[in-house]
This record gives sequence, structure tokens and C-alpha cells, in this order.
Amino acid sequence: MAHTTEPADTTDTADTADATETAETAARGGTVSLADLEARAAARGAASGYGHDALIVCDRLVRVYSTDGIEVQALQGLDLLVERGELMALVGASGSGKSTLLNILTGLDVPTAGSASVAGCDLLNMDAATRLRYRREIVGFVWQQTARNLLPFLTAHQNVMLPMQLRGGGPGGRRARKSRADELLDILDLAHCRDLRPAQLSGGEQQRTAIAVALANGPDVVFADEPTGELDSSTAEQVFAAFRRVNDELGTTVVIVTHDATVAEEVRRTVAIRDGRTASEVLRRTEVDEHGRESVVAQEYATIDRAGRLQLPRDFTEPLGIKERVLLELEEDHIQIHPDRA
Ligand SMILES: Nc1ncnc2c1ncn2[C@@H]1O[C@H](COP(=O)(O)OP(=O)(O)OP(=O)(O)O)[C@@H](O)[C@H]1O
Repeated sequence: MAHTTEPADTTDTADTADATETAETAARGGTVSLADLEARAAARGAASGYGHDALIVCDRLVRVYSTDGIEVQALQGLDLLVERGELMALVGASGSGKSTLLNILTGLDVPTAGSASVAGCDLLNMDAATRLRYRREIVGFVWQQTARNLLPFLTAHQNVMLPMQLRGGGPGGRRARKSRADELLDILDLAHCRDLRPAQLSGGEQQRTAIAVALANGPDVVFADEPTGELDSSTAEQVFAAFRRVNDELGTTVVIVTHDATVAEEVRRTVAIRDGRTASEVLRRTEVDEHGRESVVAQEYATIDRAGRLQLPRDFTEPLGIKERVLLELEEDHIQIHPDRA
């Protein structure tokens, strides 16, 4: 086990840059206005802020549902950073808060407290027009149910064209839209399905067409909710391969949300959600040994939230009978956690 660290604070560097700039301005005989200083302070704040360069930033996200006077805390201060270009999965058991988080990230719901932004869009403060643009252009979706992804009376090609037509405009007009739809169907190995309707496609072809639809307007990120939930394992493997290709070839960030922990074998980073918080992460990387042999190494990390809390995974605590408290010992380069034997 190891823990993740937060991005290094860049305040010192920014301070030095400010001082240099101020000295240069003085040397040129100029004056530094209050507005200049305020703008620099704001830039410095943004540069050193939590997840300032991440594509998706969830900071202490809370969502409370109130029904008939009963409150359910679906998200309890969830922190999450996703970098641009990642292929990652969010995994959690039923009731852990996955759908609640997904609804917020896709602009369908707003959190009760905390902050969330995707590609610089503040999800708590979007007017109706911005929200519509966000859902059309910034994010793409692939849902578990095909009926939610594809219109049954349109061909695969027409389904991919539709989001571009709804958005309207764009360089090159209809001809450019048609060729983008063909290009996406090609990337997803669906050229042979171009003129077929969803009912004439296999389950895997339908979900790959759904990925092409999600990519039509060139979104920054595609969210996929249990995209392989209705597929057998070999078809599911093809769909994961399609996500990897899209991520590699188009650089689109992909976030897969699922209850199935085996998804960790299909993506580079898996973040586990438990009780409305991010709990741990699995990172996979390829290592090459001295004989040139490649092997995939997966390591599990516990996440430390913004308040400094660390959740220990149940598979670690249960065998040792760890319950209310643990004994901590700080060593030179690590921390030891012992069961409370007092
Ligand atoms: N509209 C709602 N009103 C009241 N409680 C809700 C509502 N939606 C979700 N919840 C509750 O919030 C918690 C998290 O639910 P959520 O649907 O986000 O979990 P999930 O991980 O997506 O589960 P599943 O995989 O079963 O869909 C659960 O306790 C759920 O009962």
C-alpha cells in the first residue's frame, strides 16, 4: 500500500515570478496597478489550487437527498481529480453513490455542497443555455441501455450524425459532418454497420455505435455508465478495446462507471467509491524486465482526502480485526499502522 500525494504547491515559484515581474516593472519606470496585483493574485490562487490542471475536479462534493423528511447523504465530501487524456474507471457497490456522481458530472443534477468542474465549466453555476452547450459539446455519454443511446429508426451513420445536426453550425457543413460520422464508424470498426438500424446490430456493435455517437461533437470527456452491463465477457472485451482505441487515437478522456471491480484490468486507473467518498485507487502500468519481457503491474493505493482522512480497505482491516482505532508509528520513510492491542 502507498498513498497518493497532492500536487506540489507552486506558491513559492509564483511569488518569485511576481517579485521579478514587479522589479522589472519598477526598473522600466512603470507602476504596478491594484488591478495588476489582483489579477496576479487570482492567477496565483488558480495555479496553486486543488486540481488546477485537472480536467475533472470534484472538491468535497456533497449530495443530500431529502424525501419525506428523511435525509440520505449520497455523496459525503467526495474528492476526485481526472487528468486530461486519462482512461479510468469509477467502481463502487450498489448504493455507493456512483449514479449520483455521474448525474452531477453529466450536468443532470447539482450537488448540495462542494464544487465540481469539468473542462473549466463550473457545474454549480451554469445557466440553462450553458448547461445545454455543456451537455452537447463538452461531455458525451454512453448508457447501459441501448435504447437510451440510439434511435431505433435511424441507421448507425444517421445516429452518429444526429448530435452534430442538433448542435448545428461547424466548419464544412453537412459534408464535413457526414465524413466525421464515417471516420468515427471506421475508428470503431463499424464501417460494415453504416446503413444498418440498431435492431440489425449485435449488442457489441450497438455499444460501439453508442461510443461513436458520444464522440460526434468532439467532447473533452466521455462518461460511460455500466457500458458492458448487458454484454457477455468477450463482447465486453471488444467494447473496452474500443474505449482504449478512442482514448489512444483521439486523446478523448474516458470515465467508465461500474459496479464490476474486474474493470480494473481494462483501464489504467480505477478509483473505488465507498459510502459516497473515494476510498482507494488501483494503478496499472507495464514494466519491462532486463530480458525485454513485458508484464503488467497493478498496485492499490489508499486515497487521502482533502481533510487528510485515509480510509483503510476492508480486506486489510478485517483480517487483522482492526475496528475503532489503530496505533500509528512514524518511521523515516513510511508510517506503520498496527491493530489496537491495548
Ligand atoms: N432520488 C433519490 N432520492 C433519495 N435517495 C436517493 C436518490 N437517489 C439515490 N438515493 C440514495 O443515495 C445513495 C446513493 O445512490 P446511487 O444511486 O448514487 O448509488 P449507486 O452506487 O449508483 O447504486 P447502483 O449501482 O445501485 O445504481 C443510495 O443510498 C440511494 O438509495
